[in-house]
Amino acid sequence: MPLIMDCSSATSTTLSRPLLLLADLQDHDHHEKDHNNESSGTTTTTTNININPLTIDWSFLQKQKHIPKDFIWPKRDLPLITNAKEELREPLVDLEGFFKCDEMATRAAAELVRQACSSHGFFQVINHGVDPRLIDLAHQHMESFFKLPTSEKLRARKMPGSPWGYSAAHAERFSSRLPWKETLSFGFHDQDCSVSVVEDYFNSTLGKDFEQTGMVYQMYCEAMMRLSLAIMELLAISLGVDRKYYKEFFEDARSIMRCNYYPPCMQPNLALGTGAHCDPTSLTILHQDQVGGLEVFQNDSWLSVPPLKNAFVINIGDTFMALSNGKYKSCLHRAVVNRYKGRKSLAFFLCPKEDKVVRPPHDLVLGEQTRMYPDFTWSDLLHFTRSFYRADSATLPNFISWLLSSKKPNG
Ligand SMILES: C=C1C[C@]23C[C@H]1CC[C@H]2[C@]1(C)CCC[C@@](C)(C(=O)O)[C@H]1[C@@H]3C(=O)O
Ligand SMILES: O=C(O)CCC(=O)C(=O)O
Ligand SMILES: [Fe+2]
Repeated sequence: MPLIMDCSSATSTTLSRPLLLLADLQDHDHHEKDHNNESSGTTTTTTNININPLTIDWSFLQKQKHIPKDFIWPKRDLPLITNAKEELREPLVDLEGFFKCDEMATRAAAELVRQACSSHGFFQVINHGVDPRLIDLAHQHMESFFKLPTSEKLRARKMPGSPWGYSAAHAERFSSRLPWKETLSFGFHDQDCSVSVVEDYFNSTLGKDFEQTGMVYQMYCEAMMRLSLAIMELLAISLGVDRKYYKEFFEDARSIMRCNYYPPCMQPNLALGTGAHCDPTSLTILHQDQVGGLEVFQNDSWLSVPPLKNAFVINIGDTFMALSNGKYKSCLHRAVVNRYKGRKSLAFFLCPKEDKVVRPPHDLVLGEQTRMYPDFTWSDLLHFTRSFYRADSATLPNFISWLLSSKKPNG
């Protein structure tokens, strides 16, 4: 796809806006006190700053020697203080042969996918067909957005009940174990040519100055959708089922796009950027910058997934685990933060159309292979994850118990 757009003007306009020092408006009367922190289980000095989602000023927070207690996670959740972290041995899958309909190369790629998804559900893809200039633009626009003064970012703030918008540390939803991150989320689905949902979202929430940003993310989501459907085909091949089964299932997908910014953190061993979780969604396509911080829990230890410049990190979510009748795993992962560098990631979460029934293909439930999960819809699972504190490795089994117990005898 040719990228002829020059976004330099949009970037410079947004970056050159005057910085409103919200730090001055905040309650910064921070009394440092020795606080026997029950959550981390250690005696930790914390800062007693009131966390108000409407006034969180990251340029101030990231300079604090002691982070506010709301950001401190229980000791059992925290990263170990160690420099050398073992790496996850996830395969690098080259999609070139698959796109060129080379049957041998496709089989080889599918075998790598099968091995990865049967054990931890993570792999990376290269030669994925997404223009690297589009990926760079998506990162640049995210950087410009998160650099804006808080008051400007709040123009897109998450409204109660809406999943879309800007969120500072999810402080509008949670009051403890706050993630050390800012996010901008919006929905994506393919529409007839006249409607561009992402462009419309940016225009209606942030206005003219963000027209280019909307265009970049519209194109980025379309590219993610194409890549998702290609990976769905590869997943079907790898599972030995009808090649088109998952691709057709997700053709009318309603997906979630999320930009994550993890600011530097002076106490990275007490905080987490994204706490340990399994994605409840179907497939996640992540592009991380070169800083690093993504970790996957396998064989009782946290293993890092170091960034690879032109690769996307792919992982299976709970909904695909159900669609594969439990053959492919949705695995616990998290994002850690660091003292020196802010980190960016772009996450595209592929989700089925809300009311579509999640059910594995016949071939995966033949003979001895019993159904692992009953039928459900993505809207049920989404409702379940939103009603509870956070997603984790028990989300899918807990959801199924909830689903079965809440089903009326005749319903
Ligand atoms: C459906 C979703 C909920 C979350 C965003 C997508 C997929 C992953 C979920 C999440 C990232 C899991 C960790 C906790 C969470 C609250 C977060 O830190 O952002 C989750 C997302 C969310 O509920 O907004
Ligand atoms: O930013 C990352 O590396 C991971 C984020 C993540 O897992 C998520 O948003 O679901
Ligand atoms: Fe995730």
